[in-house]
Amino acid sequence: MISIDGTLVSAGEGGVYGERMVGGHRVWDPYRSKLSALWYLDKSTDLSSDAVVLYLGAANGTTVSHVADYVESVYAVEFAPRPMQDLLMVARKRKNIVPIFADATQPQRYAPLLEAADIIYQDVAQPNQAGIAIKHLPFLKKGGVLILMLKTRSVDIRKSPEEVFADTCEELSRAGLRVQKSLWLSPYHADHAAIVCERL
Ligand SMILES: C[S@@+](CC[C@H](N)C(=O)[O-])C[C@H]1O[C@@H](n2cnc3c(N)ncnc32)[C@H](O)[C@@H]1O
Repeated sequence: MISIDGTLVSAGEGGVYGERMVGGHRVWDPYRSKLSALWYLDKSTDLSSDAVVLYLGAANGTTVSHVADYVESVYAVEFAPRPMQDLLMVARKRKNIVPIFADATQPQRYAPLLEAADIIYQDVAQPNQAGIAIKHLPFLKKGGVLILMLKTRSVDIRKSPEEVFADTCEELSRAGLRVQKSLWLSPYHADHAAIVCERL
């Protein structure tokens, strides 16, 4: 990842959501993007220029736009109409984004649009976050990486965040993933954890 004086940036054209520019690069704010927060907390986080990314929970394309500045292509799935409109605008300017208006709990509906991914990035505040990720494993290359941004409160508010986190890691491991690292995203995002896994 590219940083300028310790600030994470990406190299595309600016003006996507009013982001600041430094040295001609787009500032990637850790408070607005969990992937940026992950980089600030763990500098080994990287995106390679030849990577194909399947992105679940694209919203209005804030993080998608930065990811697209780094990688070869981003298949961006979003099911809410309003953010989808913004995502379409973002995708007009970045030809390596494929916007997909669909429900991530039903991957069979958009499977024909996808190619095998090097990275699956998931950021959906849903009860069954591990289950949604597992449904997409057939689209992840062997040795590919899943980055799951887990919102613990959406899974089960009766359980502690630590319990939800542990249960999720266990479910992912049972599905054939090796958890490489996991960390809480505080102080940038409360009650969110990043779980990074490799498909075996
Ligand atoms: C926290 S926001 C994502 C923010 C975005 N990743 C970013 O950093 O710019 C979660 C998004 O996931 C979408 N979402 C939730 N459940 C979904 C589902 N089943 N299928 C597709 N999108 C979903 C929501 O509509 C929302 O836009």
